[in-house]
Amino acid sequence: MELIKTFMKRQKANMELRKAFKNAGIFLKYKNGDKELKIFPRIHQVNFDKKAKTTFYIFTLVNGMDPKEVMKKDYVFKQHFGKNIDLKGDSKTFKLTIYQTSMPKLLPYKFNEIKAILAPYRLGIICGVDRNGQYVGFDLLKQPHILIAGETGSGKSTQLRSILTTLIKMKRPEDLQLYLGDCKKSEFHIFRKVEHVKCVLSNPVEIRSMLKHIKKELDERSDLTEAFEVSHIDHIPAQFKRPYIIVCIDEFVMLRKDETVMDILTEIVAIGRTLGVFAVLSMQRPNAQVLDTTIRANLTVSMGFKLRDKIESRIVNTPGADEIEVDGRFIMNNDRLYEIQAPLLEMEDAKELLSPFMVAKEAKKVEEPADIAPDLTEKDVFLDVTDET
Ligand SMILES: Nc1ncnc2c1ncn2[C@@H]1O[C@H](COP(=O)(O)OP(=O)(O)OP(=O)(O)O)[C@@H](O)[C@H]1O
Repeated sequence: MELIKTFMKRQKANMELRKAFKNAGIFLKYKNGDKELKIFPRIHQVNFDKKAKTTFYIFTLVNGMDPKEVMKKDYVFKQHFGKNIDLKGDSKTFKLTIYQTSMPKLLPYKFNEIKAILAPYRLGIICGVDRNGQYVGFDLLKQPHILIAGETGSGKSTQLRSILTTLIKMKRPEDLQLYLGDCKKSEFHIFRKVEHVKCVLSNPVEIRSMLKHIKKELDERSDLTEAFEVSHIDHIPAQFKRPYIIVCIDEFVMLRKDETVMDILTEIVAIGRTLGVFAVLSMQRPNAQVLDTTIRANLTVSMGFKLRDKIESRIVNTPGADEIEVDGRFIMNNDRLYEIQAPLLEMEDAKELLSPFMVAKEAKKVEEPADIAPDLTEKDVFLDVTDET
């Protein structure tokens, strides 16, 4: 009985795909007497993965069919099978995966669930839930440095808020220090009094001083690893132990004209991993000139929230981010591509979660170097930048 049911299901799925081929015009015609017949791609496999809640097809094109046409017509597959599909292929063989669970449009932030997911990691970063309804997280020690991009209102700040709140709740202040640069002066104030947070700065001159301090720290850590002949800062003797450092800068393009800042950021992403120093950078308008190739190559994880167009999606390495329609939805690239719904952690809820970590702090005074840079606006920053095509 079960066999017959599966057979019927497979037949139905075959017919569905043929219908999609027909509507997409993916077939060859030939005449047999008076009759005009259609030849469709050959469907080799239809599999149902109950656990992953997916159906996938393997099909091959017959000679004479243009593979580019198949990729171009992926919208027809979406019309047939819903938006949650994935089509991959080469010159002849294609795999079409259909995800049956649609992702939640809203994923409330639940610390206890997230904690369990991140427990195996030394520096766990929460991302959200994928198309299969599974949480996705990763270890910043293994995949260092993150780029978060997305147009205004797409969910970047919310994602930063949940990543930082989670880190604070999972790590002790002696194991993790956070240095926060808030060029838009809008978001990070809720972290100001948290024990792990060394500073929250929005003035470009202060951010530069902070990065110079980090540069000194990088040099000292390099000396330590060299002196103890170890390949990672975690392996130096306990009495010299250094905490992990995360430098997080919201809208870092505002600082792009400051060479010192950009040089230090480049150094952090180039050598920070083994020294336990990491960068999380966010930006609204990805631009190839701002994301100089060295920085881009070393940001091993990209999160592309809703982006303006395909060019921006390409710069961030998150294809499809320009098609996103849901708040808090993003494409993540960390060697693999995922579509993910980020948890929604509202500001007030974050404050409550952070309250046990609040300590009295003196307002931080950062010594200003003699060359005081004026506050930059986004307009100033982009004046000389042209979009990459
Ligand atoms: N993960 C999420 N799930 C559901 N809704 C979200 C999520 N993240 C953000 N939103 C909604 O989108 C709004 C804007 O989010 P957020 O402030 O994070 O965007 P942003 O990209 O940082 O914008 P800006 O660059 O202007 O600061 C939020 O107020 C919330 O209503």
